[in-house]
Amino acid sequence: MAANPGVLVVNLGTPQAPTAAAVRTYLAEFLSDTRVVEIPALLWRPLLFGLILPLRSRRVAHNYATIWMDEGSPLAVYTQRIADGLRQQLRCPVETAYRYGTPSLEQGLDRLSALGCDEIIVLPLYPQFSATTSATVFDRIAQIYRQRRAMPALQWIADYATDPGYISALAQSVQQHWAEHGRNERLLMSFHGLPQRNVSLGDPYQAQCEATARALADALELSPDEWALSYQSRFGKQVWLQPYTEPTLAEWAEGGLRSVDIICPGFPADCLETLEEIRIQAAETFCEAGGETLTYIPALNDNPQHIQALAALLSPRLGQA
Ligand SMILES: C=CC1=C(C)c2cc3[nH]c(cc4nc(cc5[nH]c(cc1n2)c(C)c5CCC(=O)O)C(CCC(=O)O)=C4C)c(C)c3C=C
Ligand SMILES: [Fe+2]
Ligand SMILES: [Fe+2]
Repeated sequence: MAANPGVLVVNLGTPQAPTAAAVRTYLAEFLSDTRVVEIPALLWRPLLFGLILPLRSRRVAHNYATIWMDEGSPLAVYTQRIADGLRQQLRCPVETAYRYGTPSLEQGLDRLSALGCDEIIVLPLYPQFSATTSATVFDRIAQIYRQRRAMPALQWIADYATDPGYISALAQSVQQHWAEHGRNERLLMSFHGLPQRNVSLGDPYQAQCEATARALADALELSPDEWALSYQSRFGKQVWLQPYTEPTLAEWAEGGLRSVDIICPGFPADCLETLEEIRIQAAETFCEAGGETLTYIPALNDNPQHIQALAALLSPRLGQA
């Protein structure tokens, strides 16, 4: 019978430094994952190692450099702060781990075991489930314990796309932002994209993004013309989920919209994809198309409502309901 629970807060992972070498190491591990890129390895690996990594690493390192914080990569800084906040709220050990890079899932699980945890609740910081993100965490954990003879009891938070605490934290954050900075003409909710093929083959991600967006619009009492959903961060040549974020913003600007608020509810922690791709690049796209103001509403990060919502999600599983 398990008596000493612990929490593993998991996120994607991020480079150790904003340099081409560190980005290459990170992308090589990330993009070699067959859950992420489903092209057969014999075709994909020569392309990845011969062309994509040499060309992409330098450019992406430059992008990371524009958002790098004194303490490191924003994704790691905010993930750590979320874990610190949870540790203060929950009466049990909380560790962070990344699917790619360090601390690895294996290191995180071992740290919890070393602290005496015989039950581990895994919380991937992906509110919407996708096989490309959440399932690959699950795969890796199963793979780690395949090589062990003893393992803790494990609990798994698969998704929390419409969790009332999470939706209410998002809604409060938007309302507070509007109260402090004023409200623009429309709200765009931008989620990380996914190849359309993945969804056609059964990935529930798109339906969960739509459910989150609708729940947030309802919580904010928005009418249909006051908000929209879009998908960002397309990678490669395939068709991804649509509408795409930047073309949507350009269309809106060309159609006469001057000011837009944008929030990325699928990213609990700010990172390259929000701070650089949206706050910097998408704002440029919007203004080049004739828009005046694109305001990025920050991720929930370590805001107290966010910590409280995640703690409420975890508490019943810790026997702390
Ligand atoms: C085929 C490629 C990719 C899929 C599928 C994909 C899905 C996916 N990713 C996230 C969350 C994040 N992605 C981030 C960065 C990032 N994503 C891809 C590719 C795919 N993502 C790449 C190549 C990169 C690195 C940057 C780049 O080279 O452009 C990040 C930020 C990491 C950071 O260090 O800040 C996050 C977070 C989700 C939620 C998702 C599917 C639902
Ligand atoms: Fe991604
Ligand atoms: Fe991107």
